[in-house]
Amino acid sequence: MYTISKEFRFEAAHRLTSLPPEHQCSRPHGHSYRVRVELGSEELTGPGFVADFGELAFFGSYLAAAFDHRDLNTVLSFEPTSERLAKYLAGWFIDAAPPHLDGLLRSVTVMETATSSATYHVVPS
Ligand SMILES: Nc1nc2c(c(=O)[nH]1)N=C([C@H](O)[C@H](O)COP(=O)(O)OP(=O)(O)OP(=O)(O)O)CN2
Ligand SMILES: [Zn+2]
Repeated sequence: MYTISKEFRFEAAHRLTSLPPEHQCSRPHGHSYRVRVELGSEELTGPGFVADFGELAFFGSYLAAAFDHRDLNTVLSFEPTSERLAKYLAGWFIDAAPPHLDGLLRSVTVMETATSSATYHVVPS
């Protein structure tokens, strides 16, 4: 199995409203979010690619348009934890990816800080 990954960034605000008020993350605050998508395949195409990194630009464009310099609590309909965001983004990627990338997504990782991340793993179909 070959895997490739590409990382994207956006800046956004959020707060975790389910947390008690004394928790620091219940207050509005911001992160320089990083999102890494991982694709995997047993076979290579073209010059020896799982997929051309450049073909993942659609995902970066979506992140920029949907989330950059926005309040995640207003643009998402769920509590914006890293875990929930990672699963949501995996679903979006699978729905929006061009046909030749179908079935290649393996995981999406959302990194809120330099040391904190959550990964949603896609079960290959
Ligand atoms: N499992 C999760 N735990 C926490 C999440 C999350 O999405 N999933 N989110 C938060 C907050 O959003 C917080 O902003 C990030 O948490 P944390 O890593 O604790 O942030 P710090 O800047 O305080 O990190 P340090 O490295 O300890 O300075 C909380 N938990
Ligand atoms: Zn946070």
